[in-house]
Amino acid sequence: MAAAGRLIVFKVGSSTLVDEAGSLDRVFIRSLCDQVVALRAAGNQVVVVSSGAAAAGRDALGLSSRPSDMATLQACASVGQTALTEAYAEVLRERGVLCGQVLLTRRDVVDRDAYLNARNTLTRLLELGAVPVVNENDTVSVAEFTFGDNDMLGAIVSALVGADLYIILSDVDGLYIANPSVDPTATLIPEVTQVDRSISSVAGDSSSSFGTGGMSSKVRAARGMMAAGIPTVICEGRRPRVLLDVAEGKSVGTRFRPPADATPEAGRKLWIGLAEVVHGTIELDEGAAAAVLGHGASILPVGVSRVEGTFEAGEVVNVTNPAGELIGRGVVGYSSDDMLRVRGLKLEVIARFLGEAAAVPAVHRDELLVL
Ligand SMILES: Nc1ncnc2c1ncn2[C@@H]1O[C@H](COP(=O)(O)OP(=O)(O)O)[C@@H](O)[C@H]1O
Ligand SMILES: N[C@@H](CCC(=O)OP(=O)(O)O)C(=O)O
Repeated sequence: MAAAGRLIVFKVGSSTLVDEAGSLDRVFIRSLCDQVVALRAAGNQVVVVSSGAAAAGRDALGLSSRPSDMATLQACASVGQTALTEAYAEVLRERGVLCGQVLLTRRDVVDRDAYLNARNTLTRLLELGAVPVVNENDTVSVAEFTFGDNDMLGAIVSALVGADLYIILSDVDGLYIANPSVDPTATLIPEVTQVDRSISSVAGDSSSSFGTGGMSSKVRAARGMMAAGIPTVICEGRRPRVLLDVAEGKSVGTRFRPPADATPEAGRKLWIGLAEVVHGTIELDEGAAAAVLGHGASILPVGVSRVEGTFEAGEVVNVTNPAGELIGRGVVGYSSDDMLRVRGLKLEVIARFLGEAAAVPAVHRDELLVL
């Protein structure tokens, strides 16, 4: 029996949802819905994040390859989204369960009020007993406001609703030490407790004409989830009973296990880290990077060694160590121009030039998500 009383978000990718002919695989969708119903019967709440709109529309419109222009891709997603939601709705309806379509763009989560509004809607849908079926609103998303891939959308939704578990269903049974489509001898990594460079570097792009993000976007999403204290599993979607087995804690796919003492980050920090429209980068020296990673200290201008991009105070920037590796993301206290002036300086010195009120941390610890 699946452990009860949990909130489970799962994401299913395009390459898993279509059959060999490239059509929506309704038999597979039926099996997913049966598992959703079983999880709910055991007392869990479930949110579905489903890709597949563009793939389904491409099939319906008779296009043999993935369109390369935005307008055709968006037209495919428009035609496909109705078929996709209806495929879930029909099966769930037969089983006495309502589903609610939720289409989000990044614009709907980068703004704090919009983020909270999306959270309220999803929470209310769950309270009312419906299953939210979420996808990106592809027909209106424009380049700078796309999630890019649904792995991150699923992570944001997991953070929004405060999920206990995030499951990423793919066409491969987890993260391998190398892309198994390229290297058939590669072996599966069953568990990850820290997403460091050795893990990120093995995850490559998609080899399918339907998938977009590949394994690298799944690992990025899992890294965000680790920081949020939400366990994440990447696994083969077509394995029978896969959602039930993962929910029961069976050894399936690759499980990203946050450290036992991980405290779920406050909502605002998660928003900073995951909603991520990032405007630039600040690179830290060894000492500042160690202080951030060791005890989540605020970043002071004295520890900033390099500044990249153009940003205003209050925008989100990436934080990297001297090797250029991403270690966090946070709301910056200075514009990029001012940051270039104050980097390397102590707060007392900055106060002398700019005044006491302007001498602030480069990123305050309350507005920093350590990744
Ligand atoms: N290290 C890796 N382990 C597993 N799969 C990998 C790895 N690197 C790249 N991949 C590729 O990522 C694909 C899964 O991503 P993708 O095609 O985007 O699927 P989805 O549609 O489920 O999002 C795999 O089928 C494989 O080709
Ligand atoms: N929103 C798009 C899917 C984007 C996406 O991330 O696809 P995938 O890599 O298959 O999960 C669609 O529904 O076609």
